[in-house]
Amino acid sequence: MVVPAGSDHFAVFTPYFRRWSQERLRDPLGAPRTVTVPDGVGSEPLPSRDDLSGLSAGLAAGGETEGRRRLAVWLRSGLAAYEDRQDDLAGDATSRLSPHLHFGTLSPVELVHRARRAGGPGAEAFVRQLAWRDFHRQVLAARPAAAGADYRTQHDRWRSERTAGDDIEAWKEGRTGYPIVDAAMRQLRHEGWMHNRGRLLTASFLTKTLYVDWRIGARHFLDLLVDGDLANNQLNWQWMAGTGTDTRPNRVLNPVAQAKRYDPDGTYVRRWVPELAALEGPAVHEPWKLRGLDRAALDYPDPLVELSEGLARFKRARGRD
Ligand SMILES: Cc1cc2nc3c(=O)[nH]c(=O)nc-3n(C[C@H](O)[C@H](O)[C@H](O)COP(=O)(O)OP(=O)(O)OC[C@H]3O[C@@H](n4cnc5c(N)ncnc54)[C@H](O)[C@@H]3O)c2cc1C
Repeated sequence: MVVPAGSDHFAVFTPYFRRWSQERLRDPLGAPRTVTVPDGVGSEPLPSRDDLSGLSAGLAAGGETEGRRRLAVWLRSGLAAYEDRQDDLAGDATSRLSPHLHFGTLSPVELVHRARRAGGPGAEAFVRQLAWRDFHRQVLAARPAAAGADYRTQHDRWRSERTAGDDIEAWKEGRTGYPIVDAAMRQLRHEGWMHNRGRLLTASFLTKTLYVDWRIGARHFLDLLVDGDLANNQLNWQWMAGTGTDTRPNRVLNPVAQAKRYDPDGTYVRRWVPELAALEGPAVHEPWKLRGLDRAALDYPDPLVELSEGLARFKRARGRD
């Protein structure tokens, strides 16, 4: 573990990553021949996928064989373009290796070695993302309370289940009236996975536009994500809520601007929000601008809140107006 002078952990990613990059990386370890378990711990057969209930309908296959297959495809045909395409929501051009890293069916050490061997800007950007995973782990190891309490409090008096129950439900169901937010929330429900850009903008929407407690969003993600991981999930939520390690804690992502930038032709929204699939052009990101019969024909809600109202509420709460 890398530690800065005078503290037990790095609180900012960039200096952490600089030090992390200078460390010599050990070789991956082989699989152990045997695993010694404490006396009295029995062994149970693993259930097959068909024996499990409550799985997301579109959940990807798991296991080491599948992880290795996905890794091979990724190194061959995804990695080189990663730097340019990692935020392309519709292109789905990230590795999707997070469940394998979470369950240990792939080793992060091996991924770093193999990416570095491949080389190039895509590999560098990918290694940097893998370092975020370590960064959050070292923060949580040093501050275990950050799993449930603000890492750096902003003295928020968040809206809660009691005061914002309907808004929270609409967010979970993908019925906020903001198509890009709803698309991402529906992807989460269907696949048990969500694109990183979707995670960022849905978390910003819940905590900043709706001003709802980050723990409510983090809990929902942990309930549904196949890669749901205490360090990565809670600390990414805190990062976006502005109570974590972000050096710009009051940044707010505008869901319309994000949609136009990261889903410019609306393919991602049309894929996940069938009510909007027939809309042409930019209306897919702002259906409330449609008039008359066009609007009335859509079985799609009006926005829960005007963005300017949400922003004003957030700024007041943070004492910044
Ligand atoms: C609100 C929120 C919640 C999140 N919850 C989780 C979670 O529970 N589990 C989880 O693994 N990731 C979480 N992330 C981080 C990130 O979104 C996922 O790791 C990524 O989307 C997984 O897809 P991928 O494997 O295709 O990623 P790639 O883009 O291919 O990245 C490769 C790997 O790098 C790591 N990584 C990438 N981005 C991050 C990041 N921001 N923080 C930490 N590690 C990262 C992951 O292990 C990922 O598999 C969260 C992000 C946000 C904003």
